[in-house]
Amino acid sequence: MESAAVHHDPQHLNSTGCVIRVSEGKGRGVYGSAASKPIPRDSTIEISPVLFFSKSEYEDHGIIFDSPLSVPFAYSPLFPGKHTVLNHYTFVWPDGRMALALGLGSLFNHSDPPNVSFKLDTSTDSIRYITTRDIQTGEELCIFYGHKLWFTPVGGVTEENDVRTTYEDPHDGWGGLSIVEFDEQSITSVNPFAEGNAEEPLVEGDLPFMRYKLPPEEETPETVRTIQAWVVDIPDQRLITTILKWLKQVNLDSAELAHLKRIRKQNGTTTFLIASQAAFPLDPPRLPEHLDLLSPYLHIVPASSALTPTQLNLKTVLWPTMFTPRRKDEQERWSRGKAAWAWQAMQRTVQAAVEAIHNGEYPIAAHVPTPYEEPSCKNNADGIPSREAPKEFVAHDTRKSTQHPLRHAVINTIRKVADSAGSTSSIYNDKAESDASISQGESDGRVTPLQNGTNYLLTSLTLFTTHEPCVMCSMALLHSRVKEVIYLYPMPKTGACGSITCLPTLKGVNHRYSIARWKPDDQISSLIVSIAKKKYSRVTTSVDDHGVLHIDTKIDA
Ligand SMILES: C[S@@+](CC[C@H](N)C(=O)[O-])C[C@H]1O[C@@H](n2cnc3c(N)ncnc32)[C@H](O)[C@@H]1O
Repeated sequence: MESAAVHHDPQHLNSTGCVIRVSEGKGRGVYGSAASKPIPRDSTIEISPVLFFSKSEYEDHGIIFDSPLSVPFAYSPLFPGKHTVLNHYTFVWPDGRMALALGLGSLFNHSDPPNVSFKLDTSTDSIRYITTRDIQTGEELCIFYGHKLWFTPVGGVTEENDVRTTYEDPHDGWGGLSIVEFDEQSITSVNPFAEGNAEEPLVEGDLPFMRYKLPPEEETPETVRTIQAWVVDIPDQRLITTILKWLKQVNLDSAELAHLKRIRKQNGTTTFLIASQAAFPLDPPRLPEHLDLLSPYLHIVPASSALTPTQLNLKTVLWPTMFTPRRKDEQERWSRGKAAWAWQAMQRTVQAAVEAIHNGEYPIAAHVPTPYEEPSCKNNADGIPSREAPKEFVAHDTRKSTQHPLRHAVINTIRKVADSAGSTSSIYNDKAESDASISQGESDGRVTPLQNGTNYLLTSLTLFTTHEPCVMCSMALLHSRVKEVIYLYPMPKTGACGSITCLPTLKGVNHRYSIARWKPDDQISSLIVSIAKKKYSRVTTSVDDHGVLHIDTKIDA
């Protein structure tokens, strides 16, 4: 007969068969079910929605919020609860709020090394738990809380498994980040560009990065970059004013096509430029029915204005283009708001590199955020966002776990973009895990237009990465038509964005992208304790009067 004092394990219904068990010294924990099959690596075993606490709520009732010990991106419980034990359970969300994981999320115990990684998903306000290796039946599932524990872990940490020891080899060949220690004390999530007028233009020296000065662009037909846009042929010239008015009304008069003229007259046909395909990926915007126009169709147009008379001639063949001559070395203007966006994106990239450490991978990550939109372009007259925000993508290096030498962070990120682009098409919907080449719509002759407006994956997008991309990654970025690459650490021996070579400036390549290096003294760099300088002493860098970074690629043997 069962006695009333017998204690049963707490119950929970989890679709992947995980159960809660109580173990001595640790309390409750999450375990793979002893009754069901082993769980393979890379399985999502739990998605926990989170409950948020604002800064003030937490200050009043939780911990001392701005304790130097609080850790963004990971478990926060480095400070004993001021009023409650909540702090042993909460995560610090990237925007600074504290998040309590519901479901099984709060019950994963700590292990070093862990067999489960977790990802904070800001788009769904949830935390996703994924196995990092095969899990045997009945095995405990643990995450990694960080290096500063507030309790003595059962089992302890063996010297061999101690991440701190593992990453202290300065000759790892990964540019310093793999000897990175996640230094909780120096972490701050204050975005230095968050305050002030978002539209204020910043001078070069105030930007959080230094731009690589590319030599003047050769003007060849190949350097005319193009995008696709919806156009419609107009049967009657008198309709032009009506259509122009309608474009303004429905907010299609966007800055994105501002470098192009609205109307093209060719061979007796008047054609009207309506919208970019980036804004309307699959179908054109619906035209006013009473005008009885023909169906719009996609047309290739220049991606930017003409900077020289030669470019003007080349571009106007495609579509009448604006002529905006500028000094050869003039760089794109950045606003405070855009710098804040970049700061956040680089912070997210570093976060992914730290996640990589926790997953036992090289701490290298890349991130393609949703492009920045100036506040004035964001909403239409009714305050409604002008278009659906594109997705953002982040991935870290997975060479170790996959034992695949090509799984670099940049390649993994581009692959995610490709998979996403592929899955937006009904043709490929049932192939979520499709190969990147299929996602580009090139595998069997069926061309699937991508959401960013062309059949290229990164047109008009910025890629942030912790490490300067290698030749392979730089080439992949070039093929994807990325707009710019911003990296944190130069890679003097392998980097192809200014170190051993600068791929987008090579003769014969048909696309250029801008390159910038994050300033080493910026707060984000100080998120990471690095001995990078020692390694890079043979690369000479200088900053000119315009704040532009020059990298001397002649490295001593
Ligand atoms: C997020 S909770 C995990 C669930 C917890 N075991 C429970 O029963 O509520 C964190 C707490 O679990 C305990 N814990 C987690 N990992 C542990 C480990 N490896 N050894 C001992 N205690 C552990 C510590 O008391 C810690 O404060």
